[in-house]
Amino acid sequence: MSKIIVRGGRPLKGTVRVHGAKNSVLPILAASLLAEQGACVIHDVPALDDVTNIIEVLAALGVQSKRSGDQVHLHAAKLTSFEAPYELVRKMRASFLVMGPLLARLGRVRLSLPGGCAIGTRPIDQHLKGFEAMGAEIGFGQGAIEARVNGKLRGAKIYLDIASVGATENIMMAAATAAGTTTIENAAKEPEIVDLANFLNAMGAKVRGAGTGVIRIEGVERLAGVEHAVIPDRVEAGTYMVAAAISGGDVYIEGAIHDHLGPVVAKLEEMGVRVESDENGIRVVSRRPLRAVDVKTLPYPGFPTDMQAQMMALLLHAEGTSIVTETVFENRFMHVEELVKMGATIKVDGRTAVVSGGSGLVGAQVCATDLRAGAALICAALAAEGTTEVSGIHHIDRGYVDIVGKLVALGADVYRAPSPEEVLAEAEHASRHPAKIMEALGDRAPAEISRVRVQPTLA
Ligand SMILES: CC(=O)N[C@H]1[C@@H](OP(=O)(O)OP(=O)(O)OC[C@H]2O[C@@H](n3ccc(=O)[nH]c3=O)[C@H](O)[C@@H]2O)O[C@H](CO)[C@@H](O)[C@@H]1O
Ligand SMILES: C=C(OP(=O)(O)O)C(=O)O
Repeated sequence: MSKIIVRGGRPLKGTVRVHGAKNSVLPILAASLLAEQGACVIHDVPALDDVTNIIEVLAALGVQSKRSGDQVHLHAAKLTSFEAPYELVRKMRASFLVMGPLLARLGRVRLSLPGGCAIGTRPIDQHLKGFEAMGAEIGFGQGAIEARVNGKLRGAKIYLDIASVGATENIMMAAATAAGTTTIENAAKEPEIVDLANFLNAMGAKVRGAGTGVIRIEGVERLAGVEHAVIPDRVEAGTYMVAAAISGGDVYIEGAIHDHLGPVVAKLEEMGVRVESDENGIRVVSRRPLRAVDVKTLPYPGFPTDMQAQMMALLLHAEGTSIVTETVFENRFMHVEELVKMGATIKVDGRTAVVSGGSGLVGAQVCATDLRAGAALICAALAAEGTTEVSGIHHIDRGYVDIVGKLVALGADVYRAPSPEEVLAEAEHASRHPAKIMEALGDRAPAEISRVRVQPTLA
C-alpha cells in the first residue's frame, strides 16, 4: 500500500488553485445520460478516481466519452444497457446517481447497492420514494435494485424526510423529462444542486428553485448536450484553508467561493484566523493563539459534514475545549482514533466529540479510514512534531487532485511513498530508461526498493 509521508512544522505559504467540485461533477456526468442528441462537454473536471469510475459506469451503459485534460466529451445518444456492473457500482456511492437519468431515458434500470465511504449506513430510501411517487416499480434481488416504469415517469409532489443531496439530484434528473411537474419539498440546498440545475436547464430542462427548499421541475420532451464548467470544490478549498491555518501559514486559495464557504469562514474567524475574500479566491492567514469553538454539522447552509474532520484537527491547536457535533452521518468520527495516535485528547460520546486543544501533536503511523478523515490526518500531520505516515490513501485520491504536489508547492515537506507493487510496476515500465527509475524515486523509495532488481533492456 502506498503512503503519504509528512514531516510537520513548515508553515504553508503561496497560492493553491482549487479544482472542479467532485460532488458537482459526479451528478453532472450522470446527467449527461439524459442528452438524447448532441455532445455534452464538461469543463473543469477534476482528475479523481471517482471521476474515472463514473465514466466507466457511463461507458458500460453505452455512453461514449473522451477525456482530454480537464475536459470530458460525452455522447449518450445511443444507450446500450440499463444495468451498471457490480464491480464499478460498489466502488462509489455516487454511481447510484445514474438511476434517475436511466429511468427517465430507458424506463428501466438495474443497479447493485452502492458503495462509498463507511461513514454511516447511507440508505437510499428517499431516492426510491421519489421514483415510486413518479410511477416506478421497485424490486430487490441478489443485492441489486431494479426499477421499471410503464411508459413515462409522471410528475409528482415529493416531500423528502431528510434533505438528502443525492436524492434531490436523482429526483431532479428523473423529473427533467417526466410528464407534468414535479415538486421536491425539503430539497437539499447545496451549491452542487444549483450547479446540476444550471446544467440541466442549459440542456433544455425547466428546473426552478434550486438552492431553496422547494424545487419545481416542469418535465420537457427531451434534453440535448451542452457545454458546462463545474463549480470549484468548496471542500477542497476548505481543506486548504484549514491546512493554512493549522500550519501557521499564509495561503491564497484561488477559485474558492466565499458564498459557498460561509460557515467554514465564520468558524475560522471565530477561532481568530484572518480570512480575506475577494472575487477570485480566499486568503487565510494563520494567527495564534487560536480560540476553541463549537462546531455542529448540518445540511447546507450549515457547517458541512465534509469539513468536520479537518476542522477537528485544527481545533486540537486551539486553547481550550471545543465540542464537535456530527448530525449528518452517524459514523463520521473514525478519524478520532487516528488523531489520538498522534497525541490528541478527544472523547466521543455518540454524535458528540469533546476536543481538548493546545497540547500539540506528534507524528505517528495512521490510516485514512475515509476521504475526509484522510484529509484531516494530513492537516494534523502538517502541524505535528516529527514524521507522520498516512496509509489508506486511496480514499484521499477519491477527492483531492494531486494533494501532495499542491502541498509541496506551498512549502510542505510531504511525499508519496509508492507501494512495493507500484515500485515494481514503475520499474517495469521504466526499464527501457533505467536512469529515469532512480530519478523518479530519488531517496523517496521505500526500503523494498532495495529488493527490486531492475533488469534494464536497452532500447
Ligand atoms: C457525491 C456527493 O455529493 N456526496 C455528498 C453527498 O452525499 P449523499 O448524497 O450520499 O448524502 P445525503 O445528503 O443523501 O445524506 C445525508 C443523510 O441522509 C441520509 N439519507 C440519505 C438518503 C436517503 O435516501 N436516506 C437517508 O437516510 C444519509 O444516510 C445521511 O445520514 O452529501 C453528503 C452530505 O452533505 C456529503 O457528505 C457527501 O460528500
Ligand atoms: C462522503 C463523501 O463522498 P461520497 O458521498 O462520494 O462518499 C465526501 O466527499 O466527503
